[in-house]
Amino acid sequence: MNASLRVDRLSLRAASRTLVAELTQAFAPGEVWCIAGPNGAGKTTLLAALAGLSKPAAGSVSLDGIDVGDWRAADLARRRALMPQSTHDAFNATVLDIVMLNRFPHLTGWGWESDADLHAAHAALDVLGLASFAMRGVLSLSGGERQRVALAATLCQDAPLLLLDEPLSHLDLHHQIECLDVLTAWARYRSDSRTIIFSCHDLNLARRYATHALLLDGAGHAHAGPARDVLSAERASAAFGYPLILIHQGDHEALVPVMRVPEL
Ligand SMILES: Nc1ncnc2c1ncn2[C@@H]1O[C@H](COP(=O)(O)OP(=O)(O)OP(=O)(O)O)[C@@H](O)[C@H]1O
Repeated sequence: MNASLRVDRLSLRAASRTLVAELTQAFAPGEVWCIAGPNGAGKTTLLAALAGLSKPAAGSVSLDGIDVGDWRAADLARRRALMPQSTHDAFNATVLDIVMLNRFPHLTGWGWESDADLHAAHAALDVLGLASFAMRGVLSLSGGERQRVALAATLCQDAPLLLLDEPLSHLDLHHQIECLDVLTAWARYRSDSRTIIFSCHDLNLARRYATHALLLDGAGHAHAGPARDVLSAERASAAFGYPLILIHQGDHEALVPVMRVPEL
């Protein structure tokens, strides 16, 4: 059930810009990776390449030893789930139906959902505190509620590799923490360890919840390793082009931007 994802000498470009240059890295089961970096650094582009949705400029992405581009779509969908940065709802389907759509790779025979599919959908809604939303129309949800439904749908797909593009961007602090608690439990405490890779702009949440981080600087450089080493004040300051310091209180640490007095 575990998924083994690796990239070898991966290069990604956008027009004439190199976003990632010759990155080699393995992403192991049980690891929770945060992809961080400034706007336009290439986080979404990297997630799309890891998902097999776009072809890299050079190098390869392999899942379970097979190039992601060579997988049959239905097989790949059982091995990796992707939560895109935004969703567009054309119809007012119920929350339960939206979550059930992600069971598509598991349907057999005539394509009817089984009790197991329904159970998986309800379990995903339950774990994210969305049980009471099941019969609501998606168009009636707030932005944060819609994002949690998208996360429930991604979990419901029950793939051992989760790729999540800014899954917390519309959530308040309480729900950000709740979702990260659910995700880290999902990665580490099930008998089949899962790999989670998510992009995020909150470096402190990333330091607290991710086991590993991949910091893109927008110029092709990527630092990868244990989250607290990669998301250091020094490296984050360089990547984001603004001085940050790490402050400590008891067992807590936080990266904060240095106060700058505007020049008159
Ligand atoms: N078709 C294209 N032509 C030119 N540049 C492109 C094209 N597609 C994407 N880009 C550029 O590639 C860069 C990386 O985009 P990407 O969405 O991966 O960044 P990101 O790190 O996810 O950013 P954000 O934090 O703003 O979501 C951006 O500068 C974007 O403008």
